[in-house]
Amino acid sequence: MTPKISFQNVSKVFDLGATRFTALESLSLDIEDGEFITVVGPSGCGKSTAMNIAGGLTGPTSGKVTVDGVEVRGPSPERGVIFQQYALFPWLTVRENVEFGLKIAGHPKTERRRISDHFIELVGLTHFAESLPKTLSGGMKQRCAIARAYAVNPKILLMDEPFGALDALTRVQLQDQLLAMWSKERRTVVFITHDVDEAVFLASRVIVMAARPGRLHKIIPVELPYPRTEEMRLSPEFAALRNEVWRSVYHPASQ
Ligand SMILES: Nc1ncnc2c1ncn2[C@@H]1O[C@H](COP(=O)(O)OP(=O)(O)OP(=O)(O)O)[C@@H](O)[C@H]1O
Repeated sequence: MTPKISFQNVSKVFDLGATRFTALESLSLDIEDGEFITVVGPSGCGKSTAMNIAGGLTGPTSGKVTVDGVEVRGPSPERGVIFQQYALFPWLTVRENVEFGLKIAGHPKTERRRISDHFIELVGLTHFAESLPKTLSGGMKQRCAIARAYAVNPKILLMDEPFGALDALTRVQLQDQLLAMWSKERRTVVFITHDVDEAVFLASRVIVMAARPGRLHKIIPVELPYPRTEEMRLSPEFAALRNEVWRSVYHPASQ
């Protein structure tokens, strides 16, 4: 079967005038439809670069990324991107933010309302639908960003450290919520994180990258069943996986 996303020998070299810097070297990776993968690795190992290439925000120097077998050549509404900065429009309410992409796509008002109601409820912001972003906490803003990304019905969600700015408790709550949403509205998710626990809890496979040059180091399958639960976080299996990911990131030579 054709993978949903396929990185085929993808390299990215930045021309810095006197020198050239290889941010990503020969990344090859297939991601199946509906899979939830997380990407971890030391700072500067090319995680965001790889995601930006998949999102069509920048092109590779060589190799290619395909989605459903078709080469990515630019951004597409099929691929929703969520960054650490919430990137909400501050002058629009939660509902208007969630409906923004639908409006651009020409959906009629009643349809926009139906879709925004659904996703605002899924992320637990129904009581804040008419609020402006400045009145929301960081976690609520990020929930709004997730609802907005889902609303335009992308087949793929590319998430670059979306919970990086949040406190630990909010983070855990959003992880649960994101997985609940993913099980209802199955999309292919690629999620970058620096948090090893988060990487293991969310993913069916953890992609570990290494730096200088940025490259794929190891793929660690997470054979814990979904739905993932609080008990699983405390299980010996989870601890063993966390240790394996940790060692692969911080002591790659030994792994
Ligand atoms: N536009 C650019 N010009 C030159 N170098 C760049 C550019 N963008 C990224 N780089 C370099 O490429 C390398 C990979 O960057 P990237 O942001 O992909 O890493 P990352 O793994 O996402 O890092 P972090 O975890 O710190 O966000 C870094 O060394 C970075 O300095």
